[in-house]
Amino acid sequence: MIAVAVTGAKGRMGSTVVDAVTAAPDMELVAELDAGDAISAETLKGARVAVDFSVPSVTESNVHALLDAGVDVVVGTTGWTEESYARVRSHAEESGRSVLIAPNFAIGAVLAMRFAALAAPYFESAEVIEMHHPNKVDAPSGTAAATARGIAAARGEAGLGPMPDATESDPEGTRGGRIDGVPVHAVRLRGLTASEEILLGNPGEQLVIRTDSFDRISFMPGVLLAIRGIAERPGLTIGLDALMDL
Ligand SMILES: NC(=O)C1=CN([C@@H]2O[C@H](COP(=O)(O)OP(=O)(O)OC[C@H]3O[C@@H](n4cnc5c(N)ncnc54)[C@H](OP(=O)(O)O)[C@@H]3O)[C@@H](O)[C@H]2O)C=CC1
Ligand SMILES: O=C(O)C1=N[C@H](C(=O)O)C[C@H](O)C1
Repeated sequence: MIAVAVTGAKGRMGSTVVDAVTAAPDMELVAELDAGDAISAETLKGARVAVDFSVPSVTESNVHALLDAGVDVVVGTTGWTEESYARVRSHAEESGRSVLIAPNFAIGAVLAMRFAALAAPYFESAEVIEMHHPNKVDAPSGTAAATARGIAAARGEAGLGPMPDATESDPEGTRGGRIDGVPVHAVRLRGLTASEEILLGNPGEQLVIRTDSFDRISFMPGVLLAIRGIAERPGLTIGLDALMDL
């Protein structure tokens, strides 16, 4: 049995993870922590793996506290930067523990990111539209940021130049944000859970890659896969694709 703790356990994702871990035959839920709860070996009650779905402003400090408490960590919370990855990578390597941080645990979203990177070298234009529930506190989504970075890296490796765009004036910022040169647009709409469209264009043709999470259960197979596989990946792993042999 894998003893599992959840931080952010009262949240939309954390409570869904609590249910999924409780239902998993090879896991035991041993601790549910949320805002205001101390993270320590005592409060983690013998957990081997902790799953963090808290908020972007606290997730890095939670991960350091969890490593100090002696557990491996699976992180779904967004808001990570290259600098925060580097600090966690050092801490994980020093402590001999494992951390997996994934912007999206839904299988469709992981595949959509990969498909976008595969397609990117073959198209002049690429833009990312992420669409989420209006309670989401960060924009753009971690998934959209990762998608845009993957597209930009693939375009760079293929030697593609800037995308065509004759816009001379956009005082309201309606062309969206730019991540590594890739336009990213964030929609917040009541009724949505999490969706993303990647638009790729060439003269006379368009490819649309779309992924929808209609329910937070869509993230659970990926979270359980990460809990089961994390011990075999010491140090920092970014993205669930590493565990899917993609
Ligand atoms: N990787 C993935 O597949 C997915 C990632 N996410 C990401 O997960 C994160 C959480 O999303 P969601 O569940 O919707 O958010 P919620 O706001 O519903 O949940 C966050 C929870 O964390 C709690 N919290 C606040 N501070 C701490 C702390 N210091 N330690 C522990 N818990 C704390 C909050 O408490 P309080 O409300 O009292 O502040 C709340 O209960 C977001 O970053 C989101 O983008 C979401 C879906 C899928
Ligand atoms: O806040 C959410 O809901 C989600 N957050 C993640 C993100 O920012 O990419 C994953 C998914 O899109 C749902």
